[in-house]
Amino acid sequence: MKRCLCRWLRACTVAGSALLLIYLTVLQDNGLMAALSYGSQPLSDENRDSNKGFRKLLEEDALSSERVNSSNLAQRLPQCIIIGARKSGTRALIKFLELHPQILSASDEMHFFSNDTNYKLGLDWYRRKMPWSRPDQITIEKTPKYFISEISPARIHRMNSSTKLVVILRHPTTRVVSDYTQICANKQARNESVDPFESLALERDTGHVNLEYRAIQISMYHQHLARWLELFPRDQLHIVDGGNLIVNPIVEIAKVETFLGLEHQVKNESIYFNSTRGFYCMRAAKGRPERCLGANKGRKHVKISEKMIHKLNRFFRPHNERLYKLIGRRFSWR
Ligand SMILES: Nc1ncnc2c1ncn2[C@@H]1O[C@H](COP(=O)(O)OS(=O)(=O)O)[C@@H](OP(=O)(O)O)[C@H]1O
Repeated sequence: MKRCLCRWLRACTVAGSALLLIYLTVLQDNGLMAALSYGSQPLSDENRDSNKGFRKLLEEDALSSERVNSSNLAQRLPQCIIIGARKSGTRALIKFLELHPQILSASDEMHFFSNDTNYKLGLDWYRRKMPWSRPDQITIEKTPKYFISEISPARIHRMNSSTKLVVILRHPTTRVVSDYTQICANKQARNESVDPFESLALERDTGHVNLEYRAIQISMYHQHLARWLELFPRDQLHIVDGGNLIVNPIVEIAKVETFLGLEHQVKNESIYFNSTRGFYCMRAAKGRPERCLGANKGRKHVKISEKMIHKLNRFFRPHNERLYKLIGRRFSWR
């Protein structure tokens, strides 16, 4: 009886090993082994792109590793991402949206899709940075760097091609000055010298607008948006008017609520105009103190000459026209 059991166990082990071998060979043929090794040994972008099976699996893997806790909450990949643009009101936008009971946001800018080191940590790492949410809630992340990052559109599309995108745009010249003001403030805090605006914004030899200056590049909105619209349909991208968000936040938030398919729950009563700050702030509510954005938002802009401002406005005009054509909508930027 004992000998019989031993023989039976040995036969099972041999058969099991053979089956495992066949299974692994099939997986390898289908390119799925690559996917299984994801996380421990990240693949290069090239390999990922050449492996269609991997893409699909990456999505499925991401969905299947959603772990629901005992209160029926899970950390979900964002269904909506605020992709930028830097210094256009991205922080105010996400903070106002958080007033909606069905919207939750990651606590920080994740720089996941735009930063190779972070991206290699994998979708599960990214998911674990997300807040715990109910199935009826929407998770949002904002990283303004995504807007100008060449690789981010493809990576977000690969995560989930139905991700909703929100971009907030502000008058391009005002955005450049805000950007410069921020760089100056950061440099001054580190006791570093600051280059005069003109020396950055204009070419030294010709006096033309300097296309190499990053702040100028960011404000040529159509160039960046074109990349996103190559992959995402126009109706999956909502554009917030950054100028209007400052003066009419509820109007802009209501449009985002509609875009996300949510009821309008962020109301005038939730915010108030703080005349000391010169901006709208959030009223205290259940479990949440009254709150304005930090002092690094709404800084007094560095004074730039009228002549320089006119030159920049003139420079951006044709770029704005290209933007309007691309998005099928105009802004009243002069
Ligand atoms: N309610 C409220 N409170 C404070 N600030 C507000 C608000 N609404 C919009 N803004 C504008 O947001 C600008 C900063 O944009 P971002 O948050 O995108 O900046 S960042 O890229 O994340 O650093 C910031 O730009 P600057 O005024 O140039 O500092 C603000 O004008």
